[in-house]
Amino acid sequence: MTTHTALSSITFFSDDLKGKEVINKVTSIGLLKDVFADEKSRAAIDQDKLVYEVQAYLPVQEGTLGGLYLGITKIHPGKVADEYFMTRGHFHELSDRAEYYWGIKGEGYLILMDRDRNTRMEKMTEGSLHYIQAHTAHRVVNTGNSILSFGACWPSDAGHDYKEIADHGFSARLMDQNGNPELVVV
Ligand SMILES: O=P(O)(O)OC[C@H]1O[C@](O)(CO)[C@@H](O)[C@@H]1O
Repeated sequence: MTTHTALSSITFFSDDLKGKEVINKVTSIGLLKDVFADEKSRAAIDQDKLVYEVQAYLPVQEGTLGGLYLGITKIHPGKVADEYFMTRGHFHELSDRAEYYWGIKGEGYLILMDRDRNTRMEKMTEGSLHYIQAHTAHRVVNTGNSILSFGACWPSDAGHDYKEIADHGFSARLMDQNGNPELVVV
């Protein structure tokens, strides 16, 4: 029997990527200016408050055709006024690139918007699998009281186009409406 040595020294625990090649990116509320509907409320929160953390394994240079990236994102529970904590959201720079997301722990929703600005959502729970089609903006919202963790796998040449969302936003936001998450058209 031949034993193969893994290419990397990354260990994939249930909701943790560990290893010296893992990149950690932390997004605090202070970095999310104009992302939430109520900017005044966002500005009033402690700007160091953690909204989400991403652990990523990027084994090839960004832009490489044919490579794959793996990430685990943890979104903390919380709200800005009536809007739940969420990721910034983006299209891919190479817009025809797809992506997988899967739910690991906690609960929330994946918000998806096509190029015609039709927005819909898919429930994320432990074990839910989500295929994000090409030309589709994606954002994850934590509607629970605990951390929402999810995995992601995307092509290394996909890139992130944050500008389209920064300029025009999603056409709907997930808001707490009397204790229930509802997509509100903006
Ligand atoms: O890049 P955003 O919109 O902040 O969302 C974070 C998540 O999206 C990814 O960029 C992958 O699409 C991951 O790094 C992470 O899972």
